[in-house]
Amino acid sequence: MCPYGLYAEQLSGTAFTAPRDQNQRSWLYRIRPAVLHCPWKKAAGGQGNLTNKFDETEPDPSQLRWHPFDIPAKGQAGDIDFVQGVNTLCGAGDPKARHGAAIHIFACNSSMRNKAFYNSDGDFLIVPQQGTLYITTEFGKMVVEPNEICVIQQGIRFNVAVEGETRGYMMEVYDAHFKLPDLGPIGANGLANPRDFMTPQAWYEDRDVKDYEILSKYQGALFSAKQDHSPFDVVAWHGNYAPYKYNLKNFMVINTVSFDHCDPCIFTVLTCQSMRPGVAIADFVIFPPRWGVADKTFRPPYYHRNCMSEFMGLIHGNYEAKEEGFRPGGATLHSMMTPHGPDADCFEKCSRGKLQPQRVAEGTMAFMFESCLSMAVTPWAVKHSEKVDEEYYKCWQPLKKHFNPKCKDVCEANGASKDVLPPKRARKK
Ligand SMILES: O=C(O)Cc1cc(O)ccc1O
Ligand SMILES: [Fe+2]
Repeated sequence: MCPYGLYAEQLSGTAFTAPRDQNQRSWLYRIRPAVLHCPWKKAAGGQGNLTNKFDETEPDPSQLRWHPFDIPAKGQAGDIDFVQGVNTLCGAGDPKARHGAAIHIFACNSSMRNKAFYNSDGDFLIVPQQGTLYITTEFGKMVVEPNEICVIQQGIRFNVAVEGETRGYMMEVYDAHFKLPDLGPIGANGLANPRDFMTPQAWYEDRDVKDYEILSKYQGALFSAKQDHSPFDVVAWHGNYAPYKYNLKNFMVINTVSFDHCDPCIFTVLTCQSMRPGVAIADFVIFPPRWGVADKTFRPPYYHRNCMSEFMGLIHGNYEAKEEGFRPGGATLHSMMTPHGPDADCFEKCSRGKLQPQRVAEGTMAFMFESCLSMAVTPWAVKHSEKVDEEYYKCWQPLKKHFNPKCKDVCEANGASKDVLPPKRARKK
């Protein structure tokens, strides 16, 4: 027996035999071991729209945009807590093979009461958009507000309390854990710095409860087991497998100070890598307030087609490439090789005018989950037809043809300042 009569319990986050520099495990010193619960049963009342079935809708490569997702109002929907309020929007792969990812929207109005949840299938990266999350985990407590994010890894039991109507986004990865991207020539500092990630201190309660419910998402389905005490009875812990939170305001933005548009990977906060070098199951990328200084450059995102899937959400404000239509609490999905880029308004506005140093994205925070997986949307994602923005494609339709083979400086001819014209290239003799 351990000091104070505690049980010792290991939580493994990597295979016992994972190389030392990747090995993750923690030791929990607790009042009772986690095994002290009744048998698992399929959770009563179904699982809402939490799923890992990614073959239930017909494939559709269209650019997709969702209006802000509804938050259940207490009066109409009754009490909906965090677990009951999770709806899967899209995903790919299979937790049984430990390969894939899912993107969920959570929207709730009540705290989880005498209930804890854990994910047997993978890790959650949680991005609150409205309302603060008061999270109790086996490792201690975390308060996570909009503009902060947290990661709760596979197996860690947690409870979410909220103050009112609460909404956010959640990226689930089956393959591996999130980590900081390497910095290469950037050097030892920059992007998200390790010192800004906060891990909870042990917190425990010695509380007997008649029917405490433990919920586990296992192979995509929700299971419930009862026990007669709170699972938050870990008095002390040590190790390197623990949940953490991060405030996005601490992100040190790197960008060009000369010309051209850097790819958005320069804004990567965390990455979950696949087995292919440099290829992410999920990159969590943010578009923070920053200075835009690029000369002779169209500064907003370029028009592009990507071999990765791009899901975007908005925490607050707006997104420079689409000032209208993409709203906080809503989302977009630009699937593999589906063309996208700034809407017509953005193109016209940013192709003219003087390129002075300028604050970009002030008072806003958009983010992207970028994945090498080809995401399928769930029936829930398309069922809410009033949430799918059927008009989305129209934001590009006014894009005009500007080509004029007789006039090289079309912008100038149209009255734009010289500063926005592309640099004159040296002619080959
Ligand atoms: O599509 C988007 O809006 C995200 C994005 C931003 C950017 O600056 C470059 C590429 C990219 O995919
Ligand atoms: Fe993109």
